[in-house]
Amino acid sequence: MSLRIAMAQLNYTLCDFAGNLARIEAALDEAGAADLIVFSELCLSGYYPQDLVEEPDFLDRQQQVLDALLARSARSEAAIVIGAVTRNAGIGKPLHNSLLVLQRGRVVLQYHKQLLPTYNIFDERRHFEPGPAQPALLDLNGVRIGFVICEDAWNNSGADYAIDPVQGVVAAGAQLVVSINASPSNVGKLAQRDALFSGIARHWQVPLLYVNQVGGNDQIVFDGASFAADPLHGIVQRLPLFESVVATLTFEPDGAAAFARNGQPLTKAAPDDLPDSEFYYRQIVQGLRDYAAKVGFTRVVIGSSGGIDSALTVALAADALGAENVVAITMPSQYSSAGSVGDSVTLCANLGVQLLEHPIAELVGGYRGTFERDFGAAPSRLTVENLQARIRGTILMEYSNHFGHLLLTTGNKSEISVGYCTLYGDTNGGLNIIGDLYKTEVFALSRHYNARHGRELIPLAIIEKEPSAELSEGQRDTDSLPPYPVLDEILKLHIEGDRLRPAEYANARDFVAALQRDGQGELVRRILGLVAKSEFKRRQAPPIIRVRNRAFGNGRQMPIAARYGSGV
Ligand SMILES: Nc1ncnc2c1ncn2[C@@H]1O[C@H](COP(=O)(O)OP(=O)(O)OC[C@H]2O[C@@H]([n+]3cccc(C(=O)O)c3)[C@H](O)[C@@H]2O)[C@@H](O)[C@H]1O
Ligand SMILES: Nc1ncnc2c1ncn2[C@@H]1O[C@H](COP(=O)(O)OP(=O)(O)OP(=O)(O)O)[C@@H](O)[C@H]1O
Ligand SMILES: NC(=O)CC[C@H](N)C(=O)O
Repeated sequence: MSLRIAMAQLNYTLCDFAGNLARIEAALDEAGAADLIVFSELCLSGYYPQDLVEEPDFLDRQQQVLDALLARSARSEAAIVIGAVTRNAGIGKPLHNSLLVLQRGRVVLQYHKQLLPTYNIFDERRHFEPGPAQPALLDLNGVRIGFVICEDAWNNSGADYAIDPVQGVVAAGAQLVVSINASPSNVGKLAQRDALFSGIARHWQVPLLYVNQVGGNDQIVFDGASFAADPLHGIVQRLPLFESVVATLTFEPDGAAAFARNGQPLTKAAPDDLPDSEFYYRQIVQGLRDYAAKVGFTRVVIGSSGGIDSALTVALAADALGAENVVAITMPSQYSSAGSVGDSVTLCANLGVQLLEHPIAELVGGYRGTFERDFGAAPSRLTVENLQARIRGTILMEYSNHFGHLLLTTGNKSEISVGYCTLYGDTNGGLNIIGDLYKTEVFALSRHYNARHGRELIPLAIIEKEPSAELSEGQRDTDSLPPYPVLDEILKLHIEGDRLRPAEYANARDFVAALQRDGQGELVRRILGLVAKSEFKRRQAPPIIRVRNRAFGNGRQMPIAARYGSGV
């Protein structure tokens, strides 16, 4: 007795029903003679369709895909597992997040997700009604399979639910648990999933299959990383990270091992140990590539200051889209250092990126004169600083408009946290690819970028220069902010809190406690005050590719017109 299984880890475009159907059909072709073919959560629409599920024709359009798949399933014996939105006939929200098994032209099993995540970036309770606590089971080739959907298996992982759907299917005799997922990646998530699901397999003494999706949808990115686990070895088979793939294996309940591949029993698989910087690299490249492709951009434009934020943004964009699809613009002013243009020239030459020059000194002088005339006095220093950032922002938007390029904004998480950026100036843009990296991580990723390419593509002169906005004479970031290693620890503790990985959390907590013991409580309070006061800027900022558990955007929803003490 055995089951031939295909796991389909695919990259879906939200609500591109025809495109998603084509992807699924190609995977079915590839799966060949499998008995069970498993796709991921909400694969017909992609995850997460948000309020598009409320559109009057959403279900009809999804039904057309379902009908096509049912017709196809009539031509084979295989059981096809998909995720779809279904109508709730009972009370409560009008829809369910469901798993369907299609076989011989019919829906032979319909199961509604019981545990709906409604925290951080997830808001499923906004649209869906949880399903009843009934186990979803299918007997196939003499094997009893139990099904769950993503969060259903995350009981006791921080969210304590009153029910445990995995326990439900195990108690009903499941010999194999199949979980379909839409599990976005962030740093630390791979290890978290490994520990959780190896633990489930061991605790319930049941083998399981975990099928995730891959690719970027707006802010979130899925790393795929689907796997098979057994009670004895933990994870025994891993699908590649950040790749669309169809993988086949065999489930053998009475075999030497629960799973086999190409006739070989599967035992413990090596962990996917990605250093943090490599994870950031791959997540950001995937996120930008998919954002551009799915929205319909080929090329991007970036203001290149000769500083590290824009340098890293240019470099990552070149890898994601091809150097020929990146346009950098240097816009020197009277305050720009000699390195500002020179370092941009070296950077772009190294990467093969086109660099244009559009000086701003004359424009700043012209504007300044008219304001001086109208104000009856010279504009304040801050006004002139921001004027430069806004002139640059306008120039970049003009290039974006005229050539149809996507403008990438270059703020990092440290600056965005404290509002160290000019609204309608350097915050201009359609997407921010480094906005979930603290400045210290921007440095680390820049060094890693060079190491991974085996060449100093990002010039060391850029990596080693002292950060400066260069908006006035001799300006340094440390004039207004503490050094980044200090700032970042305070910010991590305040913004991410215990969502940090344990070691990072302990480090930040001890660091901030030591600052306070050293009489620097006032500094901590000032930083937290800046974070609170700059919420209005973040509300207007472009979407950020999420790499950490708690990114700005959906994952951190804060009011603006509030008064809440720092609590420090
Ligand atoms: N709660 C609120 N809701 C809505 N609007 C609010 C507001 N609070 C202030 N505002 C408005 O916001 C505006 C002030 O914000 P904004 O114009 O951005 O200006 P502001 O935040 O005052 O200044 C920008 C700061 O960022 C620094 N900077 C700029 C550019 C690049 C970099 C860098 O290194 O990357 C650093 C610059 O040196 C300066 O310290 C005003 O119009 C004010 O009325
Ligand atoms: N001289 C310039 N030429 C082109 N773009 C610039 C210039 N100065 C600033 N910018 C744009 O504005 C953004 C903010 O730059 P700024 O130098 O003020 O701060 P930063 O956060 O230190 O960024 P960076 O590390 O890229 O310099 C830059 O990343 C860049 O996109
Ligand atoms: N789609 C879901 O239910 C996702 C929630 C789950 N805890 C995860 O991130 O993997």
